[in-house]
Amino acid sequence: TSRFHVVTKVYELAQPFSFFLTKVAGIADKYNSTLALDIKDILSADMGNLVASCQFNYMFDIPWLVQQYPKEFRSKPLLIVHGEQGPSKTTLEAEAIDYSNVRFCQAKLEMLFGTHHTKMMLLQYDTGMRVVIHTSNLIKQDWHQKTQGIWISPLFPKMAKPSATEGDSTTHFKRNLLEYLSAYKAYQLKDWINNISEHDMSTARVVIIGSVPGRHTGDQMKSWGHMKLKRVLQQHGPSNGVVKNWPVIGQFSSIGSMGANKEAWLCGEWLQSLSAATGGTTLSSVPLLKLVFPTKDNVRCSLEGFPAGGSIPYSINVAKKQMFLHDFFHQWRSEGQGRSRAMPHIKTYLRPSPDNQKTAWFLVTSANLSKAAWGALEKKGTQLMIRSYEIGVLFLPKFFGGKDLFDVSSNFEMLKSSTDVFPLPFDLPLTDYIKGKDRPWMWDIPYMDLPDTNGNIWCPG
Ligand SMILES: CNc1ccc(C(=O)O)c(C(=O)O)c1
Repeated sequence: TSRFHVVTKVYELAQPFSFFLTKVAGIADKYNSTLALDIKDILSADMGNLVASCQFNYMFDIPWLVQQYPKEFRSKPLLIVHGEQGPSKTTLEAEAIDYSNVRFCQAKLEMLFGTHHTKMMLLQYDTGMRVVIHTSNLIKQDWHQKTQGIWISPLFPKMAKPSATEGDSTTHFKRNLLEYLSAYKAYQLKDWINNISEHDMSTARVVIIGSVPGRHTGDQMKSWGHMKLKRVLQQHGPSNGVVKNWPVIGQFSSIGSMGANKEAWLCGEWLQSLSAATGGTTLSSVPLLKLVFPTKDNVRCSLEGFPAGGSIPYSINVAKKQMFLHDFFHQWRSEGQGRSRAMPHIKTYLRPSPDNQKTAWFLVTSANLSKAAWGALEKKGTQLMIRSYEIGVLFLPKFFGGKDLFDVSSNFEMLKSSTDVFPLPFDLPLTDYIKGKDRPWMWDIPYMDLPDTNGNIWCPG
């Protein structure tokens, strides 16, 4: 087999999950080894001989992005899928004026406050294609000193006969990807939709959890956002008897308005979906919810210093309306992965065992803790209103060897030597906020009492 088959084999042998963190500049090399990738590794010729690619994202630096491809691939057709409108769309398109191979697709954002948050790469090679679902913007700083997540698909071979229904996996990966792309109703995606239908994606073992803007009713209500996750957990998740006393952990880098109290959405519909299980859930027990969100000092002492907080857009105006939320918060700590000072831009959700040795499932996604991303039920629960485009992949033990649970660890020594321990991006048990001292990071207030890693203070606005 040619070299990239070998390389792919190595990646897949490194771990069956194909879940990686991004490389971080300034930490010991051992933490940037087999389980970490840079964008240049993803786009490398070792992964395949690129013919064309499609980049879905929120923020783009087009000249920087083109430079991340090997030079022999920099003039291959590149489709950029974004959510910019008006002047900012013109500015983005102007950035590509020198690149005749770059085309644009503007995702419709008809819901107020919606964003095109999805971060995905479609990579077409001469021998097949890969799908990459991740959490980094396509700008240098997102790949420099942050904690970000990446899922890379196996190489999906081309089928003899194109088919939208054949060549799917037990997790309906191909069908869900086609549904997601079709929801854009964008003619610029037609060729990629056809391309995908020509590939055999039966080796995909993750479940796609996507969000698309709209007011979704009927069957569509359970195709997106937290209602999709709920349905998948009810069908393929852990049994309620096993997990009913297990916490749900949410970890994210931005937060929307949660309403007046925890029952309004967070511990009502959202937690009900994330705590779904097979065999129904005992409504009485509302599961424990634990949230991971950096403190002001986590940001101040990070590798980037206060500027890391520029990518953690929690506003004081939102925070002051939901002080109840902060009781759920825990610090960002990732000693095992050497990333305690690499601020999180990754977003992950999981259902860990009380002894922190197992998880019933793991989701890495673009979705922050917001109703815009996950959806909010309306009209007595008959419709799900979603504002933004999001996409993530759910790892379920059932599809990784028919197990009931994943062993988990964030300890890179443990992860390096085992093949089927799920690599957690942060440490368990979680670390509490220090009472009376720690505050959640907020990006739009000044911090002038203590200097950051670079000796600077923070004076936004
Ligand atoms: C309003 N725009 C954004 C808010 C939050 C984030 C995040 O991921 O935390 C992003 C992004 O980086 O895509 C954009």
